Amino acid sequence: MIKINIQKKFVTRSTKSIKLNYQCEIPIEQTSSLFGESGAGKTTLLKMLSGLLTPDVGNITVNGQIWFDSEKKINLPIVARSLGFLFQDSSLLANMNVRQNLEFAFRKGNEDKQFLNELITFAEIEDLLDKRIEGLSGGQKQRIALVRTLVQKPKFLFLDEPFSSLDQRIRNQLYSMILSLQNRFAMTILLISHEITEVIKLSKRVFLISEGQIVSSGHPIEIFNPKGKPNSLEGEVIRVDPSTNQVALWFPNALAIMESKNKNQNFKLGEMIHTQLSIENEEV
Ligand SMILES: Nc1ncnc2c1ncn2[C@@H]1O[C@H](COP(=O)(O)OP(=O)(O)OP(=O)(O)O)[C@@H](O)[C@H]1O
Repeated sequence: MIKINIQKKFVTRSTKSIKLNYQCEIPIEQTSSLFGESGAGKTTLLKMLSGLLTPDVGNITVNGQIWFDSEKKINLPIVARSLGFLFQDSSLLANMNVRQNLEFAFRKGNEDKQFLNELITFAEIEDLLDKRIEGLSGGQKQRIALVRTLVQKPKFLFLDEPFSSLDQRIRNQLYSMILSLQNRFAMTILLISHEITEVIKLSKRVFLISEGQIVSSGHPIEIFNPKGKPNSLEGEVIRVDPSTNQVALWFPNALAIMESKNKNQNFKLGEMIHTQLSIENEEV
């Protein structure tokens, strides 16, 4: 269990000071998501957990090990926290090919080539190994960046909107990869995402953040659809685009844009409709 009780204050010239205050317990060896509006404080929490940003006061304990404690003056360095990161734009080294990029991530004295080969097979990137970075698609780059992160065998994987610039087909491939990764290596994954379907597909628990605080947490279905049935969400139609067959649905805490499989279905604004959600597809 990751136990968090931390506070941070940002003082800026242009706005009044911003206070962030987080108390929560995040389960380990599963995927949890941080969800909330832009500026709610998701990235700041992830930064403080990773050691990139120091809280003003409080403590972070991970399975009984103190990562941060302002009173005891403990602040575990980033390298000692066994973390891997994946952001929206992976910064791969353009002057190297894919294999060189991956081997670059080896820690000195810990070059586990067998593990790397296992990851390469797992991510299905064998055909890309000799290719240069420039010619790769966004989805291929993200798969490589993910493998590069995993080479270091992190126990915790922090994903900050890693799929937001990718199209749905590539996203689905990466979702499957994350899910099997979670199963295979029992990692603790923390995902920041604005996409309700992504959060539901990938995480077992969601922490809803608003104005620098965790305002609720629970299973995604519980959070987004408190009265709903499992695998079913009820949302209000707030926009319909017949040209693309897309509908925008508003759930208790979030917005989702979905594609209707039924071209002849006439949605009415304000109508409440059910969506079925599963790993492979989402259907309206
Ligand atoms: N270094 C900083 N100095 C001053 N204010 C900051 C700093 N970092 C973050 N903030 C402020 O803290 C609040 C939370 O920011 P944060 O980046 O954590 O939000 P977020 O939920 O990740 O947003 P987004 O979804 O847009 O990335 C925002 O109001 C932001 O402007």
